[in-house]
Amino acid sequence: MATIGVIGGGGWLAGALLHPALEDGVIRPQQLILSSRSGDVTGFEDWPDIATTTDNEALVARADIVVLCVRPHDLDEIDVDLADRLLVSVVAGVSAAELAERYGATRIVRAMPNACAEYRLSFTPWFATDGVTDDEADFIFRFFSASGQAHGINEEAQLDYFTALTGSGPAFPALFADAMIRHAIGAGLDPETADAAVRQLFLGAGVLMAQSETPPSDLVDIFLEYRGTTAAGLSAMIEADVASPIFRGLSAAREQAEEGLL
Ligand SMILES: NC(=O)C1=CN([C@@H]2O[C@H](COP(=O)(O)OP(=O)(O)OC[C@H]3O[C@@H](n4cnc5c(N)ncnc54)[C@H](O)[C@@H]3O)[C@@H](O)[C@H]2O)C=CC1
Ligand SMILES: O=C(O)[C@@H]1CCC=N1
Repeated sequence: MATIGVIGGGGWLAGALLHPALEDGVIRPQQLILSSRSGDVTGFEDWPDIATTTDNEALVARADIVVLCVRPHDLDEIDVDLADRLLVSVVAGVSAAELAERYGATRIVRAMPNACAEYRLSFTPWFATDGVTDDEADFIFRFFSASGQAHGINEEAQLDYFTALTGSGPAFPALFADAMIRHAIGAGLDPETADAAVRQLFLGAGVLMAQSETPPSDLVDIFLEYRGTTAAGLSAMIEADVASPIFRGLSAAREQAEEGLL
């Protein structure tokens, strides 16, 4: 039974990824060791057998697989030798080559989950370097599948694009939703009702788009061809070139991922 050490195990994404994996038995609590700055890790009270530490070297000494789950600027603080370990990094904007240089690892998986992992709804592209074994890749697939849809990719450069597109999780749809809520309040709805209405709208739209065979572009066409009130709204948005700021935002996020955050 491999031991899995998670550096930054007390953070947001670590909890979102680990809870589903523990609930599904992909990882057993006895396999897991979490490091944090303080040694206090909350959110894992249901699994008292999980070990915690403040000492990343001690974590590495015990672990076969080391998951890096800290913010990019925290990497400088982490001084460990991962030459004989499988290194799994979810850190945005730090390449496998840089991770290899920093930590001596030769078997590296980079993955880009998102905050929807907490609800098992992440889209998680992952890339493995050549040395990663089939058994390790199988574990990685099962681990990320517990918190969403795991999607293997062959080109590492695509991870920077996915960091912008899906790593951002709810952030870009939230911007759209917030604009709708503010408009609804401006139109006279009370804030609570506006909030509830738009959240339900995004849930409904999300489920429909995920489950319907009709792609989003066809949905737009269907409503345009319907020639009703929605067509009037869509036409105004299209005329205002709503795609343009979305394209600019995605490009800016991708450039930041390519540039790195160190
Ligand atoms: N939050 C998100 O939606 C996503 C985050 N990511 C990536 O995941 C990584 C982690 O992000 P979050 O969980 O959001 O950050 P976070 O700030 O919630 O968690 C990071 C944790 O690492 C701990 N930490 C920092 N230095 C440490 C050290 N030397 N030893 C042990 N623990 C240490 C911090 O105290 C904190 O608890 C980042 O690199 C980010 O780019 C990737 C995709 C989505
Ligand atoms: O905004 C960020 O930097 C994190 C990493 C990728 C998505 N969210």
